[in-house]
Amino acid sequence: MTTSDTIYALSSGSLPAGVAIIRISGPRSAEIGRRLTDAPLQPRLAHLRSIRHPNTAEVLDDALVIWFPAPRSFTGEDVLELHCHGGRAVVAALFDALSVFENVRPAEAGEFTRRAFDAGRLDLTEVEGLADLIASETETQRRQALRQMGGGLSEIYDGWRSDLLRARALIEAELDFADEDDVPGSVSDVVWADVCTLASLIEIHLSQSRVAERLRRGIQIVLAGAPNAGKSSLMNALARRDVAIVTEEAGTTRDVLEVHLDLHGLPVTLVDTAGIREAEGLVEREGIRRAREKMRQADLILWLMPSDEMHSASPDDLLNEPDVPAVWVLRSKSDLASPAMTQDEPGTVSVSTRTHNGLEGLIGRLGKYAADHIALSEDPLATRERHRTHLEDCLSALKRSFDSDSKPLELRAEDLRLAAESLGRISGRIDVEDMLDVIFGEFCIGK
Ligand SMILES: Nc1nc2c(ncn2[C@@H]2O[C@H](COP(=O)(O)OP(=O)(O)OP(=O)(O)O)[C@@H](O)[C@H]2O)c(=O)[nH]1
Ligand SMILES: [K+]
Ligand SMILES: [Mg+2]
Repeated sequence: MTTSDTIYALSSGSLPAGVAIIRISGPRSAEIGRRLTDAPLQPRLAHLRSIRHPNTAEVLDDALVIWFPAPRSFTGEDVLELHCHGGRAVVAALFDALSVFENVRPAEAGEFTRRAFDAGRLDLTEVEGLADLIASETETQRRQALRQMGGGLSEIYDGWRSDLLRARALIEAELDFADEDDVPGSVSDVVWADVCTLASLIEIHLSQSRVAERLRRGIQIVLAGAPNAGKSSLMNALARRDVAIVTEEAGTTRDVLEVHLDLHGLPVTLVDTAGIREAEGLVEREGIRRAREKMRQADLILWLMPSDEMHSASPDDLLNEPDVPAVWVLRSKSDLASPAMTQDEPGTVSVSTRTHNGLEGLIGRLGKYAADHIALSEDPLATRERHRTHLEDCLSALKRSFDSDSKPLELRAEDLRLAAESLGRISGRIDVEDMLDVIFGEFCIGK
């Protein structure tokens, strides 16, 4: 496999569909365009053409054909797009026609985007923004991803990076011209003050990044409690469909089940888990282990306690762990509550999936929780752990550089260089070869 290969893939969704888009990128795209269609193609205009098999000349489909000569294409290479009818046999016939050409092969997942990156059409944060945009499920995720794809994040980091490179150049100029026993003069005082300001900007940026990461992956809300507490029933009620199996048998749920909800444009992942108890069976024990793991990773745990049980399991054992997520206690099966128990303890919420009592109120509270924990920022924010790691490296190099006046100026300038390098890694301007497979592996084939 080489990058001089021409690649092709179905870039639109699953078949059958009204229209299917086959994208072809690489040096043989022009020739393919000539041989599949018989008249010349104008750049970036849609042409309605019969597509013929290059060997038999049989007409395979009538399609819209668009020709994007390099470098003005998504990948920066010659790109041909065939918008054909979305039948499985149509696409299979066109793929068969393409396989006739030498050095033309199906694309791997993310390979078009990888080529766009290699050609400098997108930097890494823009690539990640594109992956997030394709994966986005809610309005707020779409907005955040689009901003990142448009280069909003790289712009900030590139600006900081050039500030640091300039600071370093000033320090080095001072080193070149100063006498050995010269005390660093006024130029470097200004430089260090600027570096200090930048460090606090980065600190603020980092402190906001958790919120943006949460928006990217969605708020994790885990339903937990004893077996038969009504977790799966609540999951189905909130998702408004039959996601989880519900039976009267304690220990029904073993696997972790997840559904994605859109609460007023905010992404929430709702997780149903196995009921927590001392279980005998191997399968159930594994289910409970997974349930506990999900609880630890949650942003919010909804702990269900059935209203018809006086002494039901409480989440107290969870609260002994350090770093516990927020826990809301829900009185489930409120339709079964005896009159003596109906007065709610303060802070608890009662719901019934039978009568739907309390459900709207719960949805409202969850929506408010999501809104409080996903602040929408107009400024681009770091959205991934990868960004945070490099920003933290940058910050510690900056702190090393100005923490000690006694350190030789050469070493302090070197710290500035390292800090700038960490920022360069975020947008991929500085060697990141080791991470590329991970980042591009996120894409589907055809992107
Ligand atoms: N009366 C009443 N019964 C309910 C309600 N919610 C659930 N149930 C019943 O309680 C039983 C257990 O419900 P599930 O949703 O399977 O409970 P679970 O917590 O997921 O149980 P496990 O997966 O076994 O841990 C079923 O028979 C449900 O029909 C409710 O609001 N009111
Ligand atoms: K059950
Ligand atoms: Mg269940």
